[in-house]
Amino acid sequence: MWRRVASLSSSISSSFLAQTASRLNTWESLTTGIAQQAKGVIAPKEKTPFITFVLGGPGSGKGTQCIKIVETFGFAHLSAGDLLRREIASKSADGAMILNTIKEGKIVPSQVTVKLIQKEMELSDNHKFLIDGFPRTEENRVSFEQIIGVEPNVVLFFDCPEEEMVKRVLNRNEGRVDDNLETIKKRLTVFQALSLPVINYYSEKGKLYTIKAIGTEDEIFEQVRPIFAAFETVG
Ligand SMILES: Nc1ncnc2c1ncn2[C@@H]1O[C@H](COP(=O)(O)OP(=O)(O)OP(=O)(O)O)[C@@H](O)[C@H]1O
Ligand SMILES: O=c1ccn([C@@H]2O[C@H](COP(=O)(O)O)[C@@H](O)[C@H]2O)c(=O)[nH]1
Ligand SMILES: [Mg+2]
Repeated sequence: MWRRVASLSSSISSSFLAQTASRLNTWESLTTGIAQQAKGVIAPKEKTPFITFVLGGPGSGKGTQCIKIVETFGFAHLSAGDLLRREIASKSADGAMILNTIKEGKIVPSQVTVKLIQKEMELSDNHKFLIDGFPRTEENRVSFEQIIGVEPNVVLFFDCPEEEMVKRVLNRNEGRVDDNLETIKKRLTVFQALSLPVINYYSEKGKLYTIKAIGTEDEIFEQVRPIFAAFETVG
């Protein structure tokens, strides 16, 4: 598990802890913080996280390509939409609100989604994360940075024509409450208005990799593969 409860030796000096803490820049925010490490409650993870945000409109093929990335490069796949659907299925306190939001094609409050992502990251043994379908708004993005305390290494954008996205979603046949024409239209509007600014933000930061998301699944993956292969070579 990413966040293991362990008993750090009480004999560790405070200066050692301070040095260690300053080196563990990113992981600490994901745990409950340096303060708890210093109290000897939480053992830090060994590896720096490698975070990829996977963005694109509804039906652009994010989930499909994430499966291939997992198989080829060994990432942990965290789909924000799947985590929210799991909350609905588990009848949690937020379940009804999440269901209504998804039916309307709107965006669930950032705190709810970030909390679910944070929990999954903490439970994972992996340090390489594909965060699929998040952040969807600038507010999502800022909230992730504030709560998790890290920025993505890579942002993938699956750029797909609207008519192709609509066709794929209507053919998906997985029983999703939002796979109908009325909701898709709303999701496309939300994507243009709220998600494109996030994509532009990462483009300006030089972190964005745009994939032309038309063609076969394998053809699209051949655009994705070199991006991660390059990072593997680096280290
Ligand atoms: N290259 C492709 N060509 C044709 N169909 C595809 C392609 N890639 C994925 N699909 C199909 O399109 C549908 C949507 O794909 P997927 O679920 O991966 O999209 P998504 O971006 O995750 O969508 P959402 O945001 O709604 O979750 C699925 O039925 C999938 O099998
Ligand atoms: O960060 C997120 C991710 C998703 N949602 C809501 O869920 C649906 C479906 O998401 P998919 O990624 O397409 O599975 C989306 O339309 C939103 O309503 C969200 O609010 N925040
Ligand atoms: Mg998906």
